[in-house]
Amino acid sequence: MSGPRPVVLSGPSGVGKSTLMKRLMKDYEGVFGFSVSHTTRNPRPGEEDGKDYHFTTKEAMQEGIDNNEFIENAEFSGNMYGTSKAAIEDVQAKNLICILDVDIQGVKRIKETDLNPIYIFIQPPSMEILEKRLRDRQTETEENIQKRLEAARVDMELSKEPGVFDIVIVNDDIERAYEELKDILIEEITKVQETKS
Ligand SMILES: Nc1ncnc2c1ncn2[C@@H]1O[C@H](COP(=O)(O)OP(=O)(O)OP(=O)(O)O)[C@@H](O)[C@H]1O
Ligand SMILES: Nc1nc2c(ncn2[C@@H]2O[C@H](COP(=O)(O)O)[C@@H](O)[C@H]2O)c(=O)[nH]1
Repeated sequence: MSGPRPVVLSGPSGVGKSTLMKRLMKDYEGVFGFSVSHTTRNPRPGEEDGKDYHFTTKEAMQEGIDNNEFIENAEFSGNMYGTSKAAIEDVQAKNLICILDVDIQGVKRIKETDLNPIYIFIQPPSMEILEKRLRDRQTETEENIQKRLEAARVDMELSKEPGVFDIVIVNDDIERAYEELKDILIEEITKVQETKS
């Protein structure tokens, strides 16, 4: 796969990945493109099909997986998620930096491909703060919050394995975390900006 190096953002649910990513895409319009994943979970209020996710059924998603249309897929908190080859190709065809927001299972699967992204793990300051962010977001049932916190504990352990992530950013203060993210990506950002000027 060609073009600028993609970016994989991973980290526990509720840590702030979407918040950081949306800001990056707003501040650097025409530089980044989001890899729109497929999921079988229901849309949250305000989420748009084809923009936030391709919302689909288990049957349709399984068919796509069986037809080798996905570079990775995983089950998370009782739902299926996956990155289609088309989602990445759509972004790369425009010569944009492709951003993928995937869980740790997705990270492991992507490592088996030739995508060669920059792997970034977003870490919460503490499990207590993560739980508060998840609850305050008011998008999850209690059962889902518990499942997501359990997955977060596993993520936190796996993220400590050497060589899995290129960089770990602690999202305590959003401004500081965002500056750190920008610093890591500035070289790729500049390359894309230069090709457009
Ligand atoms: N640094 C921060 N300080 C306080 N609140 C934050 C911070 N970063 C994000 N948040 C808030 O935490 C909540 C979760 O953030 P967000 O939805 O971006 O997480 P996420 O990692 O994308 O979650 P998911 O993986 O479930 O989609 C949101 O309500 C967001 O406004
Ligand atoms: N392996 C993959 N994980 C994905 C993908 N898209 C999102 N995710 C991860 O799922 C959880 C939950 O997301 P939510 O939107 O329901 O809160 C989160 O950790 C995402 O990073 C994907 O295509 N593949």
